Amino acid sequence: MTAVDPRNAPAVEVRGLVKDYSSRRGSHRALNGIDLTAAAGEVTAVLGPNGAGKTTTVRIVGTLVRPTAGTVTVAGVDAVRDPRRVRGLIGLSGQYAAVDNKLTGYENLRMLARLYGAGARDARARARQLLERFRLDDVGSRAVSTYSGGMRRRLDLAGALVARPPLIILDEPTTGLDPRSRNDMWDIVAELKAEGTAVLLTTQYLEEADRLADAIAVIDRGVVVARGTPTELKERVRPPAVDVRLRRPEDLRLASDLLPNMNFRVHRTTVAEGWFTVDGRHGSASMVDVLSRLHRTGIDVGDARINVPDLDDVFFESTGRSAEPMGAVEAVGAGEPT
Ligand SMILES: Nc1ncnc2c1ncn2[C@@H]1O[C@H](COP(=O)(O)OP(=O)(O)OP(=O)(O)O)[C@@H](O)[C@H]1O
Repeated sequence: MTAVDPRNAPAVEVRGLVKDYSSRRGSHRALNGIDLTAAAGEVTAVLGPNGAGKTTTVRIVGTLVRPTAGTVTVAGVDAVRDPRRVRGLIGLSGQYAAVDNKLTGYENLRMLARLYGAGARDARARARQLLERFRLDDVGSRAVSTYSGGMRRRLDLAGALVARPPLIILDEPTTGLDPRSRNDMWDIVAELKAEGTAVLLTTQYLEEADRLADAIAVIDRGVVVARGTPTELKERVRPPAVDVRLRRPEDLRLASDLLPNMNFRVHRTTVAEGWFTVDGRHGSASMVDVLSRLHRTGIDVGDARINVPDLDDVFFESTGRSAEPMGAVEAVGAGEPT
């Protein structure tokens, strides 16, 4: 067998991952055949509702939990057969925080650096460097027990980076953080990516996945129900639409006659305000087209916007759980769906 060159292997490759948890009440299948790839130098987000299997998946990749079946490689190294080697390739941060509350932030990082084999001087230097990088230098000499949630999370992540691993695993890095700490965390993830570190993170926040991820896997009930880049996932839900509000709602019928073959539709809830929707697969070009046709006919437009599906739509589409039911859509006029 030829050895895999770690430089060419994906940061993470998971195939057919199954995990059964047993209890006195019987066995529970938490993962039911997960396939997942995280490319080197990219941020990959595992998104899903509570209990979907996100933590179990990344814990298996992090060699903290053994799978029931399936294969996991990290940079080409088998995580089930060779967990020690894999541990040297990853930094883990999240719900399994290994920070000692009685020690100061500086002492925690210095200790970790020593554990990873750094000499006393290098360990001190690395600890100071990380405190500065994570904007913890002011509080580095305080016991961690006095830290806020955001500081603690940053220290935990700093600890995961002590050994400069090529892959960082972040389990729900911003759950419970205030908006400012969340933004700090997002900046740090973006910096890690810019430095070429692969990041595998779990999140329940659609905005977080949208903002940070190059690739997203949506997990529900132990299976991947959707995967792709944020843009691909959104485009798969439906093409963009153009929403327009006419100043005179009574112009709707005229507008509908003017825009054939554009799947003209109005919402029952907003028809009285003059809103209508047409397909907008060409984005701004579709919008310009619609507005100029209305303008030429003397129909006054009050408002117009391109309506692109967001990750909420992706999530609800792929997990089968819908948001607030939308007002029923009814067609007026002659517009035929394209
Ligand atoms: N140690 C365990 N023993 C038994 N069942 C477990 C254990 N850990 C997780 N589970 C179960 O496995 C399923 C997946 O859990 P997991 O923590 O991976 O989900 P999650 O997507 O990370 O959820 P959350 O967003 O709530 O953290 C859940 O039904 C959970 O109750």
